[in-house]
Amino acid sequence: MTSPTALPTALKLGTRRSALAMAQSGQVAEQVRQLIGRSVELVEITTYGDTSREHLAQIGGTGVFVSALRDALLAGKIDLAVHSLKDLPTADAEGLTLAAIPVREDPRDALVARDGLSFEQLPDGARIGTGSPRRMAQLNHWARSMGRAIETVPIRGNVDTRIGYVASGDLHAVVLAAAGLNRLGRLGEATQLIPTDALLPAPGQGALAIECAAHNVVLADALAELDDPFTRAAVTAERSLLAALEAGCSAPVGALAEPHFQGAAERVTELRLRGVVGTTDGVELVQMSITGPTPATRTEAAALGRELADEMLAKGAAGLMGERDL
Ligand SMILES: NCc1[nH]cc(CCC(=O)O)c1CC(=O)O
Repeated sequence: MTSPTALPTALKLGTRRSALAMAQSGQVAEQVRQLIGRSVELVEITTYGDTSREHLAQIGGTGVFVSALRDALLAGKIDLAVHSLKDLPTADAEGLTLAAIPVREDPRDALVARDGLSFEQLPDGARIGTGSPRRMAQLNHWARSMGRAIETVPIRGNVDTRIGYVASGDLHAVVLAAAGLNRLGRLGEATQLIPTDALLPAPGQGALAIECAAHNVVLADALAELDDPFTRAAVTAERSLLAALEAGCSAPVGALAEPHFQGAAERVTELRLRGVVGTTDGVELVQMSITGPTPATRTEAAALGRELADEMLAKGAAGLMGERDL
């Protein structure tokens, strides 16, 4: 008989079936194998977000990709699951633990445009594919700041489908997370890594979350070795900002926390958190930042996010988030 606290000889890692999910689950499976010397088997789970053809904002956004994986964890069908952190609702899931958030990849969004063009080089009126209110708001705002207009076209589908709209000539460009392209070995197809001054990523973008059942303490402790404390602090601040703005993952909220170096000689690092909320037409935008000592605890990181949210709400951020109820 196996003790409830012992690790099984073979671990089941639940994954969505998309190429991106399979790629990132495969990478984490390999890290877990090396870390705890157990075999790790991938178990495919279909989620509503994978089968629905509706736009994310219409099906509610928050959590559509993760609930089936979480159900499988709670039912004991799988031992661990890998999520893109930006797809995870900000509320804790009862009975589950985010055992590790490994080192984050490039959090930026990438442009894949025809003829190798950057955003600034696109023709006036260019058709740009993205279904994300966050990207729409900031890209429209950026275009307006240059005295130009773009047309954002809502698209969904996997990375192949999205890039296909550019190849076929239907769209001038599409915008995708650089981390996703990189995990698929397709970052070379990006024609621009969009500066975060123009386009702040989704909270948690580029980071993965490894989740297991809370009662599985031995596994959670083992997986915690894969956690990166700096990434954990940064994404905790970003997600706390999102939660405090009471916005779901399909709301037009961007956030990024990065190290901030205080003078060349001193080498003291602080954490700088930037946040943005805007109307999808880019006409109104609230963008603010806050800098504080690098948080020593998750509680401190969360406090930084809440503090910035309060300042953004005082500047009228709530009135710009109408899309969250779609
Ligand atoms: N919204 C879907 C989604 N969720 C996670 C990623 C990949 C990037 C990441 O892990 O942050 C993507 C694709 C995209 O936004 O281009």
